Amino acid sequence: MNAYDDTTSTPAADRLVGASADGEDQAVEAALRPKSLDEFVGQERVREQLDLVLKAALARGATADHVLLSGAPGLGKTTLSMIIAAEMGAPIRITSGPAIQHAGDLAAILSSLQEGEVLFLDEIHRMSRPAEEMLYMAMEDFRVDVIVGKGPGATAIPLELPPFTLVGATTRAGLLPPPLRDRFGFTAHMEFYAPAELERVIHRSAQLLDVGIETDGAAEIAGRSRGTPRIANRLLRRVRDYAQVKADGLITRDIAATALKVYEVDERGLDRLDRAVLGALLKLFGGGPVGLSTLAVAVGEERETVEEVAEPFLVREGLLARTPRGRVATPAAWAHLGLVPPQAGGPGSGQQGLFGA
Ligand SMILES: Nc1ncnc2c1ncn2[C@@H]1O[C@H](COP(=O)(O)OP(=O)(O)OP(=O)(O)O)[C@@H](O)[C@H]1O
Repeated sequence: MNAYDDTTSTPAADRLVGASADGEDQAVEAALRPKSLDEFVGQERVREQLDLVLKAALARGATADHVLLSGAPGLGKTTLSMIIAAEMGAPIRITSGPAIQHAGDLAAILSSLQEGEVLFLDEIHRMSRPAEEMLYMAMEDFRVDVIVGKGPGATAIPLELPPFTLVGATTRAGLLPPPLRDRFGFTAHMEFYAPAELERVIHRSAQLLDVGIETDGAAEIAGRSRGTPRIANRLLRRVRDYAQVKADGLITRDIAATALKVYEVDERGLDRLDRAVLGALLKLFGGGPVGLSTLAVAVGEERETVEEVAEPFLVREGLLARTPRGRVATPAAWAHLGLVPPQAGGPGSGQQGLFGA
């Protein structure tokens, strides 16, 4: 039986392997953020291209082109926007799409920018339509039309803006309307990090946190960090706690592996919820296909939780496939949970298609 075997599930919130920032993350992330492109680990192509864009702008004495960063949460979009400002020697203003519900909110921010300032707009795909339309003109002409009055008497008063650099961040580049996407001079897609890159992130953070860590210890944490620096830093902090309480503070491979077993994060980075979904799919439904709703009921979670919280990583890891007939486990899923798939034509194989959506 597998050491993590358990089909009871965990609420989706408070996941140690969740990619969104929790309160503790926000408090320590500022201290762990790389401050320059040289310090920023991985994303070689993005770094190289961005370096050229920024150096060329500096050489021309111009404001850098607008930059769009896309990629999953926790991969370093906010960090990169701060680096852009630092490399340009410019101040930065940080806001987000959901915070800008009215065009007036955006006009107030834009009109108070200094020349060359970086405006970081997180979750840019969640901005309201009127604000988005105002942004088009601001990005292209450094001008906005402020509408005064209502109805037939309304007038547009043009307002000149100082040149600025917009850095937009989105987890869903496909949701951006093409006219907005086209106004960015440079677009970068951030990829998940390779384990070796995460090891470097972990060593760097351990040094900043003044924690002793062996190479094998960092590798053990990196392998469970789901390709995401934010998760790597969070697991490092939890392993540090364990090392301080149960040992002499040094993080070795054994300490890291034992600590993460306590926190129920397995060798591949799956937590209790992921394993509950996978376990139900294999043990109750013979590996599928099974409908999403049925699977969600089986693990006692909402449909959305299974679909949006657990499945993306399971799919990315090649453990689960979403097919038109339902969710199906891959051979790797059986192997990962230490189970043997039913023989073709044997018991269990006749279950195909029995379980509805
Ligand atoms: N390339 C990197 N090198 C070192 N540390 C990194 C790197 N990328 C991210 N981090 C660390 O990971 C944490 C999360 O990064 P950041 O907040 O920039 O992610 P994000 O993509 O903006 O996430 P979100 O989409 O949730 O806002 C930070 O503490 C940062 O220090």
